[in-house]
Amino acid sequence: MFEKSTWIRLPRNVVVGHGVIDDAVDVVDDLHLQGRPLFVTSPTPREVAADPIADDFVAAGIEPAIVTIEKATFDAVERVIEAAEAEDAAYLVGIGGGKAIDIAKMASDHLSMGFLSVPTAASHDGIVSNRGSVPDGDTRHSVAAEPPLAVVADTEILAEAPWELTTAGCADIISNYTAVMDWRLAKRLKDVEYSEYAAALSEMTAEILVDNADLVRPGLEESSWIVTKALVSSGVAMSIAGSSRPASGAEHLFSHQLDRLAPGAALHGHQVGVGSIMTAYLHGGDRGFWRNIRDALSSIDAPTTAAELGIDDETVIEALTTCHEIRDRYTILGDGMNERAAREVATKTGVIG
Ligand SMILES: NC(=O)C1=CN([C@@H]2O[C@H](COP(=O)(O)OP(=O)(O)OC[C@H]3O[C@@H](n4cnc5c(N)ncnc54)[C@H](O)[C@@H]3O)[C@@H](O)[C@H]2O)C=CC1
Ligand SMILES: O=C(CO)COP(=O)(O)O
Ligand SMILES: [Zn+2]
Repeated sequence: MFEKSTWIRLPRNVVVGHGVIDDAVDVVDDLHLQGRPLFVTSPTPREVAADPIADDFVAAGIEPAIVTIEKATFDAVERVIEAAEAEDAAYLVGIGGGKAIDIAKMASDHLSMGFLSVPTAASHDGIVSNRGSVPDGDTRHSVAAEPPLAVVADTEILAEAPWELTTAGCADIISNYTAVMDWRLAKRLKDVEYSEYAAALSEMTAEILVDNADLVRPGLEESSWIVTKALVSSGVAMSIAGSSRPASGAEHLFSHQLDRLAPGAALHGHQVGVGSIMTAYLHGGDRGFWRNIRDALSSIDAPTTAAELGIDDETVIEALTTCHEIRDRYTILGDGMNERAAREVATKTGVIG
């Protein structure tokens, strides 16, 4: 008897475009959300978006509470939960980069409340995903969480954000190629749960972005449009899979380890992009594929070397040789690389000098 079942949880409204921040109150109305929202944001996104949206809510007779977080930690999730209870919030709105949105997402899951995702940077594909990503000591958790009820992505705000945030989002998408290779490998070797639909959607998203790389240019609002659609599509792939597998393989393990070894040195998307060059090499040897990843990254101005990340060569080697321990996720790294092999892949791909 066939007894499999699955829930694919997706946002109801995805509102993308010029000036759509002004529609936030209408989106809440459309979702029939009642009561007071708690905005979860961080310092710059607060100025850029949270305060202006709060003014619109006040004008509509709704008084939002606001909490500002600095880091994506379980403590921050706890602070938001406490603030939501203290302020008698009925739903949450995550406004900012990946960290603010992840915290709102996980807190709303804990509180069994809806949340809205308002990205102020096209820097990561967690905008619509049903996962939160949190470092915790030596490990990194991919936490099952609420997907947003709605996304409000204002391309005017996204286009005005520092350009490197957009190139980081592009690199997070380009890394889907190697994430899916790792997922297929894990399916073959470890029989992990696998969805061909999610894998195909994730790869196709990367393909479309790379095909449109010419249109991804600083100061061009259309770039934010293209990148945001790709980020949404990649998040949907994660929701279909019920895991971050379609968008997170060994290149993400490498990035998560860099976050521990060199905190704050580079953006998530940039780190996974450089990781992807090296894991593509591991998958394909000296054949051309890793060069395609590197060229796609450089065509949108994303870093392709340790120096461009602002990370020294030895830290790259340490991350490569230890990152398989970050979580129990089988990838091309298997049970880990030794130092000589790590040096070879990093040198051959030009990541270290
Ligand atoms: N849950 C998921 O599925 C996913 C989660 N992530 C997580 O997201 C995080 C990475 O996201 P990021 O956005 O790169 O990091 P982030 O949230 O730290 O943002 C990077 C910086 O950009 C600033 N910023 C945001 N909007 C701005 C604007 N309009 N103008 C000026 N500055 C602005 C932020 O204040 C922050 O200082 C990581 O923790 C990563 O693990 C990434 C991908 C998927
Ligand atoms: O960054 C992500 C996908 O781009 C999420 O991945 P993790 O599950 O590795 O945190
Ligand atoms: Zn990512």
